[in-house]
Amino acid sequence: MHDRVIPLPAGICDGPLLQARGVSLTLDGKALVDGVDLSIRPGRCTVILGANGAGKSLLLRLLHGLVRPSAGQVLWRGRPLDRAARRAQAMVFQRPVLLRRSVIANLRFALGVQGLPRAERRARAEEALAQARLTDLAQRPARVLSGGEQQRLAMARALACRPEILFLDEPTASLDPGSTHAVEELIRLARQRGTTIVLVTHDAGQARRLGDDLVFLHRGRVAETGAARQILEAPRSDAARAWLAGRLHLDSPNEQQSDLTREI
Ligand SMILES: Nc1ncnc2c1ncn2[C@@H]1O[C@H](COP(=O)(O)OP(=O)(O)OP(=O)(O)O)[C@@H](O)[C@H]1O
Repeated sequence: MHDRVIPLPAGICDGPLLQARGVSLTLDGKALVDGVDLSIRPGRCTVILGANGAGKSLLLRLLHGLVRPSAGQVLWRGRPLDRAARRAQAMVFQRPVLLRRSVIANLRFALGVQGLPRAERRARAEEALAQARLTDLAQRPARVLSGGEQQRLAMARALACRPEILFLDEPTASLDPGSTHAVEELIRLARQRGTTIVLVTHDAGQARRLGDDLVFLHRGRVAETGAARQILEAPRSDAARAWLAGRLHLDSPNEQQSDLTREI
């Protein structure tokens, strides 16, 4: 994935597609995301990595415009996020949010919201079903699918809408290796089509397999950013080094301090 040169679709800019400038989110007086500056480059897969509670999911929601920053700005092609920008984006969550309808109806509904003609909706739905290997399950109610099938449907639905950017919040966190592989194949497919990917994970192996660029988040701040391979092989920051060595846990405030101190 790293070595292939992927042509960008017409209209994709050379500069950053998405930027966070001094983005903070403060709740109850606590800075959960704290002064984040980052650039998401078009056509690449940017992985956001960090310990539990580091602020990865909140940052993803801020980038997608689901949460408003307390300070700072999120820019889409250099301009504040607006409705048109949101329409060019899609997000897949760890627990898929599906309609209580059939598999195919979930796809058709999403494509209908996009205002596509009927023939285009049908063609895209069929293509997405085939890519997610769900063709045989097209008429089945989405709620009876297995966790892996549901996640493949959520990915298929997002891909069918052909977003310019796809936000993925731990899309394989509760899946077995086979289902994880299937979802990773769909992420690769999106990437090959030129879709920009922003992937939150706490799976270093997945970051290695899929990531071009990497943002390592520590206590709501960017501890390190750069080429994924370089950071995973030779992290420069204390936080990334400690986390990759399995010695950084943020779940407990007491542990947080002692573990990082021990590592440093
Ligand atoms: N709505 C909220 N109100 C208050 N605190 C919140 C809220 N949402 C998240 N937090 C806190 O913000 C911090 C960051 O949460 P976030 O879900 O972004 O972490 P994460 O890095 O995605 O963690 P994980 O890997 O466990 O999913 C956590 O301490 C969490 O408890």
